[in-house]
Amino acid sequence: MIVSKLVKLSNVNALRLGRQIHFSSRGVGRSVCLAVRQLHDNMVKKRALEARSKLRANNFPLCEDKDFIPKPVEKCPSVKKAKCDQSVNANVLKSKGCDGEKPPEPPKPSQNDSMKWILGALALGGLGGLAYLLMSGKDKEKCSESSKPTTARVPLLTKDIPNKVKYLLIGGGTASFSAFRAIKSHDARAQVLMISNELHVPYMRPPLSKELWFSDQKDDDKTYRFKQWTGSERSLFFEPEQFFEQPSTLMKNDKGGIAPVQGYTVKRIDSKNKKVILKEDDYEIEFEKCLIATGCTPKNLNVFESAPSHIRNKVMIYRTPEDFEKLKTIAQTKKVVTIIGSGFLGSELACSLAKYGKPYNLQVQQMYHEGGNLAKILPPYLSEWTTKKIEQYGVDVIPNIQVKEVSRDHDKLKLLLTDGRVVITDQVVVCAGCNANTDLASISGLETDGRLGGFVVNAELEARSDIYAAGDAACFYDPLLGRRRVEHHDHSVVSGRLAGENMTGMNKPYEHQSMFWSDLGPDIGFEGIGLVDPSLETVAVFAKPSKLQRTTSNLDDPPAHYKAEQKEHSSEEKPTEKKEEVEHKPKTEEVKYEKPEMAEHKWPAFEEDHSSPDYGKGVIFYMKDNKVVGILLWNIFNRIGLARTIIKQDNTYDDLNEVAKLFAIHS
Ligand SMILES: Cc1cc2nc3c(=O)[nH]c(=O)nc-3n(C[C@H](O)[C@H](O)[C@H](O)COP(=O)(O)OP(=O)(O)OC[C@H]3O[C@@H](n4cnc5c(N)ncnc54)[C@H](O)[C@@H]3O)c2cc1C
Repeated sequence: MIVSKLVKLSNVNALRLGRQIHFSSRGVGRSVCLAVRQLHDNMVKKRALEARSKLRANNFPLCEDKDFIPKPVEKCPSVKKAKCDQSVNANVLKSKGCDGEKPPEPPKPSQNDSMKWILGALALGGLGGLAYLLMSGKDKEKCSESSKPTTARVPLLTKDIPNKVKYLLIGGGTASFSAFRAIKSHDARAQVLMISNELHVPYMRPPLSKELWFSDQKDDDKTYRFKQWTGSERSLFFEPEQFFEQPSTLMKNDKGGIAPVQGYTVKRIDSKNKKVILKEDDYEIEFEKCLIATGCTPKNLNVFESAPSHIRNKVMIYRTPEDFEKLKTIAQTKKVVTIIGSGFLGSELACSLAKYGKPYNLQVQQMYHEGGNLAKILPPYLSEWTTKKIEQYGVDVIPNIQVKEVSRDHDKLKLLLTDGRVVITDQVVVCAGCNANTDLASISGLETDGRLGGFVVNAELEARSDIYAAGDAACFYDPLLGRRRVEHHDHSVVSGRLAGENMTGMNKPYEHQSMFWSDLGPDIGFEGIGLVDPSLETVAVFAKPSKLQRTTSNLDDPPAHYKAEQKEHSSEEKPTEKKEEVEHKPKTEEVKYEKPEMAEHKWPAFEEDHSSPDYGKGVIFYMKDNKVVGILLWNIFNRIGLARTIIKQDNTYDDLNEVAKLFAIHS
């Protein structure tokens, strides 16, 4: 009791004393400050270091301050990343306060520790003690200044970034990481520098709209763990923090590795002198080979972008773990979320939110100007059927409209729709597609595609000599299907890998067709490959719904997959493995196809009940000049290799029923 009173009293007095000295020292002048600082350095450092190691031993998070003053980081949230432990994932930091959010309570030092502190301070006595208190006062001032949101870059200063590397990757996403793995497979000691304007090590995005919403991870677990379709768990991050090199040590490691530079933007590539220039301070990095994998940025809608901030702050786009965190909190605390967009992201998010929000009585709306969900991918009848399914999952779907006007209605938004309807909502999530990130193109003398967007590259994914592009940001030449730009996870894996291989000198063309997939609740999962575009002629073959493999029947079951392609050419390949392009050939592939004539019957091909269609399971062929240019496997998994082969054969077919049977749709 007496001890605790003494501790309290001493604390109060110490603080007061500290403040007085701090204020009075302002008038005394710089020399006195320096003298005090010198004393502090000499007398306090040792004790401070002792205290620091004790606090560290108790897992008490501390700033890595050059003054050696132990300082709990929670006092100074926005300095955490900048001044604190640089190895910590920015992700963790953001969620703990660097983004202006309230940080969670850190573990409190025990009273025992406090007592030791006070006794330590008293024991120092005289000027040393005063200096210590003075410096504590300085720390406080420093903290309040920097509690504004600040960047949390790694490394803090550009001088710690190597200024010359063999391999330089622009962008810290899937395509970049896949390129790194390919480079490492063919150049085992490669030192690879990756520059990303995100504050994360590389991670995958697909679970952000699916699996993560069904994960039972705790809110403060920032590894973003989720269950894969196999039942095993994994993190959103391709590799843990420890896997990566620090930029400052990359060039010293003769075994090579990858060093992510986080929170920096490349503003220009000087392709003649082979160097990139950073936006932050014009820092220059020379390269031998460079990859542009800058991904894309979600579009917003003009009606929201031109609105005042009190409206804009209730409208969000969705692409990052921070967006997931934000939307999760909204789903738990608000009444209505409105998703705008009929595509993959909008539809997946609507289904996931409908399930996740059920216990919170969340109402989920999805609205769009198309006639049905996934109308830009599915033939109209299937889009209509899918829309009904999504409604059954609990989503209020409003097709064929646009938002005409938006205004604030107390703490909600009021949306006036083009059909005259008024909708009240707490939050709008715009899922209206993406624009390729090509900001650095024109200033760098790189060509972009006016129609498709993205950096124009050839079949070897090269834009200029030694400069490659991959992933969402690349508009590439597919020798089989023509010029394309693809915004899918597997494409970023496949094209990143190809670019990485070519950066090591392999000079391979784009031949391996990438696939994509989507999951919408428990009843719909599909995989596609090639040109999947409903404006093309389509032929579909469906099996009886009773043959559905999927046994789940309600949204309480987790969504089905992270499926075939992960097995087929997993993005999880380890960098040290010597790797080849593996053509995965299902047994059925041996079958030869004949006769260059089109199948007579278009959908519904067979076994179809017109009065009550149920497209449980089937194959949809997308045709161009009587050839199959795209295939969608509806609730059929692990057959994408066969689909790839059919497209690659570039044949015409007499009877697509027979081709469909190869996919074992009746098994
Ligand atoms: C929520 C969500 C769910 C998805 N689900 C699926 C799915 O189920 N199936 C599927 O096939 N696909 C899905 N996708 C699409 C897939 O995730 C993308 O196609 C893929 O992430 C693209 O990878 P990338 O490396 O090209 O781009 P990104 O992953 O976007 O990475 C690009 C990186 O470059 C950085 N960058 C940009 N410009 C610069 C610059 N000038 N300097 C430095 N850094 C820069 C960006 O900040 C970003 O970190 C989904 C996407 C989202 C958002």
